Amino acid sequence: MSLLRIAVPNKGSLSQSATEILREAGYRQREDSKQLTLIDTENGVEFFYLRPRDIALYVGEGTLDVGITGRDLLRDSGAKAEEVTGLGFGRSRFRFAGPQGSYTDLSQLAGTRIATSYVGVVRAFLEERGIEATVVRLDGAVETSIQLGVADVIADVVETGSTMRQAGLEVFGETILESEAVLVTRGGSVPPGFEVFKRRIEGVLVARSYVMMDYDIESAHVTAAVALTPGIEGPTIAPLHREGWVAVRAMVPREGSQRLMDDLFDIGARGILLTDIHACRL
Ligand SMILES: Nc1ncnc2c1ncn2[C@@H]1O[C@H](COP(=O)(O)OP(=O)(O)OP(=O)(O)O)[C@@H](O)[C@H]1O
Ligand SMILES: O=P(O)(O)OC[C@H]1O[C@H](OP(=O)(O)OP(=O)(O)O)[C@H](O)[C@@H]1O
Ligand SMILES: [Mg+2]
Repeated sequence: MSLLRIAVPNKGSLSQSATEILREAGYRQREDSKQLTLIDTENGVEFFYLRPRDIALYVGEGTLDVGITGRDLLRDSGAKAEEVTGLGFGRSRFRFAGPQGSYTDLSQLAGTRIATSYVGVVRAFLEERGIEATVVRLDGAVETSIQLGVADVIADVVETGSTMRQAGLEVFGETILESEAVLVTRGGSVPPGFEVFKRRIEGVLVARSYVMMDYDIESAHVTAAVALTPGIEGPTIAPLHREGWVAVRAMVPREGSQRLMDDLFDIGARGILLTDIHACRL
């Protein structure tokens, strides 16, 4: 049987979370950060630990079947890879920034020198807006380039914003791109084994964002309660030994679940329990 070939970031911001999600999905992962490949025969997959910036290229060329990379890196590469799903980690925004108090509007970009590590994204954005500017390609630490006189403004990844603040810069204009880690494939034909891989990853995403809610309630209030906890397919309702009462079980979004418990209590639910979901297939 041929193995599904999967590209995983070997370092940088996405590396640890990518390894974690794969472990949670039941795959073996490398223990040593110097290891370049790993075969998980039992699960029919082979992992290639590569620079996140190169991953879309390998997948777009069809050399590898699946990859985990950043949406911004995928866009920047111009590779033929396609986003299958967002993975909910490695979130960032791609923004223009300049010295505090100096730029307020994208129209001021005309004629400037813009330093960035994401030349593809920036050029495409400028072209779309019909803005003429010089793009200066840098490998990293882009924030320092203005102080050193190589650029007037920068376009870079912002997560907390603390690097920009420390460099005395502030963002301006609209967000160029909202990014997060994404699963990519070549698109078109689906490689054998991909559906199982995707279901496992989606199972982890659901297990992370949903919790299981159990409670008891008088039958008279069940309709109101079920409206609050509709579940995925529909909640499980089982009779209680106590006459006129039922037990309800439904998956609910983790976010807002405490508030939901308060609301259920208010309409008469008792014995309300929240439990983590370890894994699932929907
Ligand atoms: N704080 C952050 N800094 C950089 N990239 C981030 C951050 N948060 C999320 N990301 C995402 O990580 C990806 C960048 O991966 P990359 O490996 O270049 O990260 P890096 O932290 O810059 O690595 P390196 O250590 O090589 O500089 C992009 O998709 C980017 O949006
Ligand atoms: O908004 P923040 O939370 O401060 O994070 C954003 C910063 O982190 C990244 O740099 P990184 O540490 O990867 O260094 P690099 O510029 O050398 O890639 C990115 O390029 C920004 O500089
Ligand atoms: Mg970096």
